[in-house]
Amino acid sequence: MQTEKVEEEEDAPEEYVALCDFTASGSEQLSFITGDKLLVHNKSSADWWWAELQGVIGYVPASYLRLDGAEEGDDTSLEDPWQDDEYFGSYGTLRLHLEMLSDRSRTETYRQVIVSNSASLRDKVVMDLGCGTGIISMFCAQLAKPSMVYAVEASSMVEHTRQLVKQNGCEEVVTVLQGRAEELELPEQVDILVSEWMGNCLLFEFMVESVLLARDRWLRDGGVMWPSSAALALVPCQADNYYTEKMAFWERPYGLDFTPLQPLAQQEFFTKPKFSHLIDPEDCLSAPCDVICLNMYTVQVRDLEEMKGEFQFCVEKPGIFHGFTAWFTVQFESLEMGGATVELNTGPNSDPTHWKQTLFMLDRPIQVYTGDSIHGNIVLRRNPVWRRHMTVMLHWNINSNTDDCQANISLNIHIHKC
Ligand SMILES: N=C(N)NCC[C@H]1O[C@@H](n2cnc3c(N)ncnc32)[C@H](O)[C@@H]1O
Repeated sequence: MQTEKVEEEEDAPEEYVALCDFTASGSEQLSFITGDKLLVHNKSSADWWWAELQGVIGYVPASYLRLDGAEEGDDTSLEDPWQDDEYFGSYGTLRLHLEMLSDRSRTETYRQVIVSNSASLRDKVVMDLGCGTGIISMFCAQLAKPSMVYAVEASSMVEHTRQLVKQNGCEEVVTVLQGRAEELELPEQVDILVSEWMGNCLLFEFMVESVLLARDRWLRDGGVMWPSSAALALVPCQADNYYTEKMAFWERPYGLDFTPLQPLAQQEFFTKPKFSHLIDPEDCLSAPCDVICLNMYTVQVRDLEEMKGEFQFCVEKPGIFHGFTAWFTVQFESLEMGGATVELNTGPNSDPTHWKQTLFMLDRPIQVYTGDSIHGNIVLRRNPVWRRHMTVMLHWNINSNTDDCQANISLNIHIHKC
């Protein structure tokens, strides 16, 4: 591409270096690999910049880049890749705790786990990792008779947690400790490590890393993890309302043709997940499948860097394939041999939760028919810079045996950063 000399002096583009690989999804994005030097011409938004690499121009994710020549230490934003000040700051106020406590499906599930294991909890030592207001710890103290519950909380909420434990007569059993669980010193190993660590798309926030580090350090051999396992579920779906709201809108607003804005709408709205999606079961085009499964006893922190899953969906009814919807389930094994496993399911056929579901939109909808096969794989890649973030890549193909389908849809790659 010729970059002709411009008349007036523009802001000279800044040179940035790529901190990790990025694969474009769509012609308006620019792929690069770690170490590439990109010229940033326009920081069009906080997340996406207009940049040039070897004469090719496109959108790039800003969080993957660092100003060239800035050493790791110089860049203050990289001093806090866990963004802990912001993260634990957000849990120091009531807003998120009210949201979690108001989620009856979530909170009642943890209560049911304690009640159904109350006999086996007798005289056990429990750690409640990321206890927040201490609700799970107080369930343990009120509904069972453990010998000790270490309620661990890193945010400033902890001072209120101590008050709540005392207010509810649990101070004999519950010891509240402030700090990151993986850095704390406990006086003893624990028999049960219970935690409500799940984020959007199961892993966002990556609090799970803290749970695994605490497991390796404080859970005694033969101890129990609650949740014991977790799974990310995926389903191809229709999302006509969302598509109409964000894309079809530009076709004829107030009698005018705004379709030239549709590529921008695609870039701005459909290249990142919609976390607050509530999918109607009727919009599922097939049965869901678990694409990523975590065994909380064996999964390692290093496994979290990149998790892959295959999928094969058989379309059960004709419809418009707008995207994929993801949610998670977690399982709590019984402390008694052969006892019933308790499950928290955040999917469309269960009671709604504050996590809702996550919608990944395709860059263009596709008509599908009963019997079509949508198969491919999903890759969750943890952001090498921002440790609480990840990128989700979906590759899929459609094999259709309907006569009027011209050819199988080519390989489609979607990248969503969240
Ligand atoms: N997605 C969620 N369930 N978030 C709940 C997170 C709760 O655990 C707390 N928390 C998260 N990570 C940690 C950690 N490593 N150590 C202690 N508390 C933590 C956080 O302050 C909040 O109260």
